[in-house]
Amino acid sequence: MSTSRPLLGCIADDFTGATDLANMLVRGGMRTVQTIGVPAEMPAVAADALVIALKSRTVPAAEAIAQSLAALRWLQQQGCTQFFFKYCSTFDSTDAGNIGPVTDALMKELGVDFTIACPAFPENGRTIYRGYLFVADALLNESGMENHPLTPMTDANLVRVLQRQTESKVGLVRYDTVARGAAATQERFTALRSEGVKMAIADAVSDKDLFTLGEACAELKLITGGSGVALGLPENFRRAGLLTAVGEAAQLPKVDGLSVVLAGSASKATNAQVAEWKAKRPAFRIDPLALARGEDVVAQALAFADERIKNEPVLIYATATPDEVKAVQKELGVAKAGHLVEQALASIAAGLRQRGVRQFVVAGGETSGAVVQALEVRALRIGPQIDPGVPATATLDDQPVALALKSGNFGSVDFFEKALRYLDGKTA
Ligand SMILES: Nc1ncnc2c1ncn2[C@@H]1O[C@H](COP(=O)(O)OP(=O)(O)O)[C@@H](O)[C@H]1O
Ligand SMILES: O=C(O)[C@@H](O)C(=O)COP(=O)(O)O
Repeated sequence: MSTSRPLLGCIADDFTGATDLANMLVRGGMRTVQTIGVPAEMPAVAADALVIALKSRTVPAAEAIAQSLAALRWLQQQGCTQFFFKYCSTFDSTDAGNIGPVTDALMKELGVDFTIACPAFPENGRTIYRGYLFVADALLNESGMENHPLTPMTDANLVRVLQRQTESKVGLVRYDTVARGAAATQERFTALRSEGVKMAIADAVSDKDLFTLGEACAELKLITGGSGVALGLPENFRRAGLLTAVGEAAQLPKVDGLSVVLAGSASKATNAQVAEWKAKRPAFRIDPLALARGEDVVAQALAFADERIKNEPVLIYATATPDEVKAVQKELGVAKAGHLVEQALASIAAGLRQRGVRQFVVAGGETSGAVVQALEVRALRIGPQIDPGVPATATLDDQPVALALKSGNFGSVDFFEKALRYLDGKTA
């Protein structure tokens, strides 16, 4: 039986996370469309999976819940039968949320009493063992994520982290259980349920574990996690005879125009990528303190771009070291600093579009949210993968814009150059 209705409905708490998940589902053979926020109408493209990108990771919990429930209801109206709440593979959140509160709200709305929480993404170095999240060889709280500007992660024990965000009982599906396969994992789900556990952190150290978890979750109405746990989901639909069309990365339209890189992430990876670019190409630094003083930094950045962009792409960045970010935050406050930088990059993106830029590489999840909103993007077609977790995309409209939305911590050191090649239609 083939279906023209979407099967899997996904809610992502940020924009780079949404493209990461969409990329994973496309690789698994699901035709996937990503929308920016809850769309007014269903995009006119066949899709097995829909991914709604929200910017709800760092907003107050009540707002994140309201946005997520609106997304869930829209996905239900489209006919989706299983739902996925996507958050960061480094579990980015604060003690106030939003992973716990949003999961609670989605469970209540769906009338379910159990789900898993699994941010593991081994291909990008995120593994979970006995509830502890590792980033490559370091525990989460020693990985650089303890310095994140908005969601510093200072505890690697995810059972503890999630328990601080919810009154629901949090449990653990340990690695030795997952290693015994899908049936053993489902038995553990049942046992945890009988103990009153509503959310279980699930260990996973390899893609094999993620395929096992995916299979074990076939009957769960709600799954929560990073993009990794979505690895095993397409096979469930295929096994049930619901996925007959062959999904593949979309052939993106040829998007001609000027190109730019915008970086608002202060992660270790983005710092290295900015340094690599600056050694060869023009770059303009945004100083948050100058923004706070009311200087017209947006006009300065656009003037810098105007002089160069017809000859070569430029980078405009706020990326800074942890000490520099802390100094700015001390002066301005965390939220104000983040907001000023995001709004500046968003205004610069809008100005650059007016100047003929059609290829945008953006680094940072919150930053991508602000930029994509300023560009009034409504939906994205998912193209080939540039680096694990980051596909090339193009807007689904008559005059497409090509976008690569890069999670702060993803991508090789030469990611910016590589992404520009992909957005230009090359894949090497
Ligand atoms: N130099 C800086 N000082 C203070 N805040 C900054 C600076 N550079 C970036 N930021 C803010 O840090 C946050 C980074 O978040 P995000 O864009 O999601 O990146 P990541 O993907 O690394 O999490 C944004 O709100 C951004 O505006
Ligand atoms: O799961 C991940 O790591 C990413 O998909 C993600 O959510 C990225 O968030 P940012 O690091 O804030 O870009």
